[in-house]
Amino acid sequence: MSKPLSARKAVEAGVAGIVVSNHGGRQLDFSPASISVVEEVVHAVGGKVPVLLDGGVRRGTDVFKALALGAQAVLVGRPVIYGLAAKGQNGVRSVIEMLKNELELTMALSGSPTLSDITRSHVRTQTDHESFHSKL
Ligand SMILES: Cc1cc2nc3c(=O)[nH]c(=O)nc-3n(C[C@H](O)[C@H](O)[C@H](O)COP(=O)(O)O)c2cc1C
Repeated sequence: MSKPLSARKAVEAGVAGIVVSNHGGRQLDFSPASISVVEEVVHAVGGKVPVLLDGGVRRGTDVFKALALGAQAVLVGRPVIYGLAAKGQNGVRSVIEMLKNELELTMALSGSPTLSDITRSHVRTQTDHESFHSKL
């Protein structure tokens, strides 16, 4: 079942929210990256429940892109585990602070003073690119 269709069915079944995830890319080779399908899922859900994303969030710019494509929040797996392995609790704190600082810098550089100022117009996807060139 496609992700948008299963997301719609999940909403009909009464879920409180949806996490768009490919399980860290560790299960099925060639499954699409979460960031490449999150917008379709957000569109299918139509604002009825929050949509979160995980998989491959490594920089504040990754958080920014996910929010611009309609995710309400992101989740982080391995970076936090790496921080824990390297420096325990302080390592985890460093990873979270790094992501927060990078997100804030990206917001400042893109003229987005608050999270709700991050909009779809801040990112350009492959589909946008192809659609632009098909009209030339
Ligand atoms: C060591 C490890 C084990 C995981 N085990 C599971 C699992 O059993 N079931 C599952 O749905 N996701 C599992 N995941 C995926 C995480 O729940 C999460 O989706 C992923 O780590 C997020 O991507 P990121 O690590 O790139 O941030 C696992 C991830 C790691 C790194």
